[in-house]
Amino acid sequence: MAPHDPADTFAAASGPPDADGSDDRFASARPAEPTIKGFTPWQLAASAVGVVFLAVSMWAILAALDEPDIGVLFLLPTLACAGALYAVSVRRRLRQNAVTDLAEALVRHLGVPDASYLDIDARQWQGGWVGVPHVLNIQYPTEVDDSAPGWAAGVAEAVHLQLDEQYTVGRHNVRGHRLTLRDPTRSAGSLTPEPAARAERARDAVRRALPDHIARPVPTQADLSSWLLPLGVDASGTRVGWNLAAPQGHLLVLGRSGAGKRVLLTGIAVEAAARGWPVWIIDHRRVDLLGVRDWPNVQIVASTLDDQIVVLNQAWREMEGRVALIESGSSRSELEPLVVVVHHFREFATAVADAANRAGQSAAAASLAHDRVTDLLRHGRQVNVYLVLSMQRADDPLLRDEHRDDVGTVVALGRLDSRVASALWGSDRPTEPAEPVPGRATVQSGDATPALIQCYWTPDPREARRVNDEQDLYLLDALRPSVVTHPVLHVQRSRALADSPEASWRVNLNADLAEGYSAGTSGLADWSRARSSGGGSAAAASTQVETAGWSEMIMVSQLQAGSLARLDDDTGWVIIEQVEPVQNDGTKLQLHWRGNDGAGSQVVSRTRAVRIRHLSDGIY
Ligand SMILES: Nc1ncnc2c1ncn2[C@@H]1O[C@H](COP(=O)(O)OP(=O)(O)OP(=O)(O)O)[C@@H](O)[C@H]1O
Repeated sequence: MAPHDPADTFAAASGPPDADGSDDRFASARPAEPTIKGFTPWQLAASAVGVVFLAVSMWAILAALDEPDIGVLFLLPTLACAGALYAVSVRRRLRQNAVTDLAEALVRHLGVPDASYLDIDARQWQGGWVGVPHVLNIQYPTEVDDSAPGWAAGVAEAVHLQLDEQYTVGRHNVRGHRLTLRDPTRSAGSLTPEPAARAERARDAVRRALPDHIARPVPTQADLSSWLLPLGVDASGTRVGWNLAAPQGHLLVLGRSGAGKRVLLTGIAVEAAARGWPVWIIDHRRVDLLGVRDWPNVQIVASTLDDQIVVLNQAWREMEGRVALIESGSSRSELEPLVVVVHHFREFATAVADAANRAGQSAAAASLAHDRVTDLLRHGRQVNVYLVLSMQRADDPLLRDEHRDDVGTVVALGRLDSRVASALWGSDRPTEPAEPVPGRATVQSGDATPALIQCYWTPDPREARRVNDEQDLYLLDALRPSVVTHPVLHVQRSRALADSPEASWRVNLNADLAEGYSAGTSGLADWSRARSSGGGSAAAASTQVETAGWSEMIMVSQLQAGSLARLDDDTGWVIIEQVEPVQNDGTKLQLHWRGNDGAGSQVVSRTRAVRIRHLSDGIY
C-alpha cells in the first residue's frame, strides 16, 4: 500500500468547493501536551549517580569505622543497582528517540507543521533490548482532516514503514482525535516469526472489525450542509463517503448481481435528496430503484428505455445550459448539485445502440448513451452535475482509462479477481479481497489508498411499506427530507406520430421533462410527501404553485415582472413583481417579490443563477 498523501486528505475536505485553496488551518492550533509517564531518562541517570554516591559514602564510613569488608558487601549490590538504573535510563532514551523519529515521520503524512503537534504514547515494548511498542496512541490536532477513506489504515501503514512492524487500527476516536494502533501479531510476550502468518493475522483483525450489517445513520444538520455523502464504515469505524467537492466528483459503483449496488444507490439517492438536491435516476433494470420513485426530491426514475434516453439527454442539456450560465458570468457556487444515477450503464448503453440501429440511425447515434455519459463525466463536475454509474464488471471496455480519470470515487462491491483488482487499483491494490458479504466493498477516493468498508444498509421505501417492516419504516421516516424543493418530473413528448422506430427515436431526442406526474401514471404517491413534522407548511405552500410546467435556470438579469422564481431557500417560490436597477451599482438589481408567505425585496447580483418555473395553466 502506498502511504496516504496529506494532499489527498485536504482535497477530500467535504465542504462545498472553495476557489481559494489556501491552508491556514494550523494558525490557531496549539502544540500537543506530551503524555508524561514514569521517570525521564535523565531522572533515572541522576538516580543511578545518586545511588553510586550513596554506596561509596557508606563504604567510606564503614572503612573509617574499620569495617571495610562489610563496606564492600554493601557496595557491590548497590553498585549493581546503580548500573541497572543507568541501563534503564539508556533504554528509555533510545525508546524516546524512536518515538521522536516516528513523530517526525508522521509530520508529513498528517500534514501538521512539526512533531510538537503530535503526542505519541508508545506502550508495551517487546522484543530485544530496545524492542518495538505493541500499542501506540497517537493524539493529533483537530485541524487534521481524518475523514478520507482509509485514513487510519494509511497512518498504520506509515507507522509500519517507520518501525518495520505490522500495525492494525485498534480504535479511531474521531471526536477525541486519537488513533490507537496495535500490533495484532503479538500476544503478550513472543513475536510470531513467520511474516506471512503475521500478515494473515493482521488481515483477520481487519475482517473481524467490519460489521456485516450497519444501518445508514440519520444525517445531522452538519452532515446536511456537507458535500460528503456517507457510503459506509471502515475497519476502525470511521465513516467513509463520496465527496462531491473532491477534484473529480463522480462516483462509480461496481459489483456483480447481489453484491449490494441497489442498496447503495438507494442510500445515495436518499442522502442527496436529504440535502435538498434534485436526483434523476435511469434504472435500466426497470424495478431496482422504483422504491425511491415517490421520494421527495427524487424527480424522476426512468424505467422505460424511451424515458431513459430522454432523461440522459436532458441531463446533458442541463449541463450545457449551466455551462452557458457560467460563461455569462454566473458562479459555480450558485448552481445546486444535480445527481444523475445511471444504474446498469453497460446494459443501458447496449440497449440504446440497439434502438438506434433499429431506427436506422448512424454509428454516432448508436453511441449516444456512451457519448453523453463521457461528456457528463468530463464537464459535469464544473457545473455541479454529478454522475453515479453502476456496472457489473470492473473490466468492462466501456470503462476506458479517460473515464477512470474523471471518476473521483470508485466502490467495488464484493470480490474482484486479482487481474481486475490490479487493473483497477494498480500497485495500490488491497492485499485483502472483500469478503463475500452483501455490502462489503473496496473504496478508493482519488489517489488515496483503497480501503475495505461495509456499506450502510438503506431500506427500499417501497419494500419496507409492502412488508410493513417497522424498523425500516422508522429509519426511512427519519431519513425523509422535511421539505420538498424539487417536484416530480415526467417525460413530455411532442404529439408527433411515433409509429416507427425511426419516428420514436426522433421524438425521444426532442422530448422534454415537465413537472408533475404524466397523465398515464397512477397509483404513485404524491411528490410532496415530505416528512410530516416541521416542513409540512413549506411543502403545502409549494403545492399551491407547483403544477404542470417546466423549470430552468437563468440569470437574474433575465428575470422579468411576472416570473415565478426560487430566489433562495428562505423565500421559496415567489412571483417577481418588479425588477429595478440599483443606483451606482450596475452589477446588481433590486427585486420586489410576492410569495405565499408575504412580500419582500432584495438586491441580487445580475449574474446570479436562479431557477424559474414556466406554468402552463396561468395559476397566478
Ligand atoms: N449494505 C448492505 N448491508 C446489508 N445487506 C445488504 C447490503 N447491500 C445489499 N444487501 C443484501 O443483499 C441483497 C442484494 O443486494 P442488491 O439488490 O443491492 O444487489 P445488486 O448488486 O443491486 O444486485 P443486481 O445487480 O442483481 O440488481 C439485498 O436484498 C440485501 O438483502
